[in-house]
Amino acid sequence: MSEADEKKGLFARLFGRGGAATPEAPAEPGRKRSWWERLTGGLSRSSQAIVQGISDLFTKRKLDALTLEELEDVLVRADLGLAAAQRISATVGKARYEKTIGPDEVRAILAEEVERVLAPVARPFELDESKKPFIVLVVGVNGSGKTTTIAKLAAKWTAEGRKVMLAAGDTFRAAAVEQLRFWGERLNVSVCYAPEGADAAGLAFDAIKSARERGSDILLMDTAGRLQNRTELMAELAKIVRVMKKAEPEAPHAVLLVLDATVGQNAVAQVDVFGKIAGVTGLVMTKLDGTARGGILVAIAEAYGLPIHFIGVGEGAEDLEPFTARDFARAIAGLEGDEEKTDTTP
Ligand SMILES: Nc1nc2c(ncn2[C@@H]2O[C@H](COP(=O)(O)OP(=O)(O)OP(=O)(O)O)[C@@H](O)[C@H]2O)c(=O)[nH]1
Repeated sequence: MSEADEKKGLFARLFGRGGAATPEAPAEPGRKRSWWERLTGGLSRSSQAIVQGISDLFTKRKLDALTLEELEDVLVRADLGLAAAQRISATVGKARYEKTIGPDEVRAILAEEVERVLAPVARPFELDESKKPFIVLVVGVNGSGKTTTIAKLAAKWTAEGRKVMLAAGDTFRAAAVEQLRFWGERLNVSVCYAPEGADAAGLAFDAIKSARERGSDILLMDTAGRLQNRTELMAELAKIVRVMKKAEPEAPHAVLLVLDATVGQNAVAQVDVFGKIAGVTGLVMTKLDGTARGGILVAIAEAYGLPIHFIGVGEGAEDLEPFTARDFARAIAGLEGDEEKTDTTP
């Protein structure tokens, strides 16, 4: 496939075949899928594994210590983390010990507990309009979905009438710069970039100046994510932040860590590293559709308490949405969504 074809394919996946910034992913002809449908569709691998596991354990079986232990295993396999898994199975035990309990009741307990853990971290991403530009540093390992997330956020905020600028801070890889420029062109958003190998901190400084001159509302800065050399990465991110502050003392106003849910427990380690290196203010979890281990959000919420702002459940631009604890908890437990969420507006 030529590079041009590859890009065309990427764009079609992200923004729908027509290439419009308002994507269509119809469930039935003439109807856009609601967020609830996309969320449950995206989380189906995770929820199926959990629902099936619970169903196998709690159908016509008396609740005893072994069943509770097996429930714990199902939840650990879905990456909810040991602490949450133990708590949930203890709650189920307390509720009905020595009596029969059906899978639906167990799923309801699970959803309640997951929502309880996630509610404090499900915080909307706040753009402070008094900061112009509002500077967002986007960090994460290569391949986690940083660039795509930047494109999705740029599309979202542009559609809301905000003026966005992108900065291609992964100056180590010409392909990364190219990819961001490509999005910029397609979304009609300016991209600040420098030749391969240029100093990323210098680029950050220029990008802030340029965004200010152009009257941009938001500056989204991509960064390199080579975890192979932690010391170098740490030094580079520290330098970017230091130099950014010369142009704008309060910069960056937000540091978003993009995590790939398919890496499971490894995502927890990434929060740890980037939290220390980059002063992460919030998380974006991508690729929840590509894994049966969506429970990782629970483990991360419990371990770090960092805000989770957005989740990605597909490659389309509409597949990145603000994170809400109740929807996620109900979707992962295979429960019905709240009525008002199942919007079916054509
Ligand atoms: N299925 C799925 N794929 C996603 C999602 N988010 C991003 N991707 C895909 O993941 C791949 C990697 O995304 P990139 O945005 O290039 O990742 P990156 O972190 O910028 O990686 P580098 O460009 O290597 O630095 C792309 O093919 C995206 O389309 C998601 O929520 N679901």
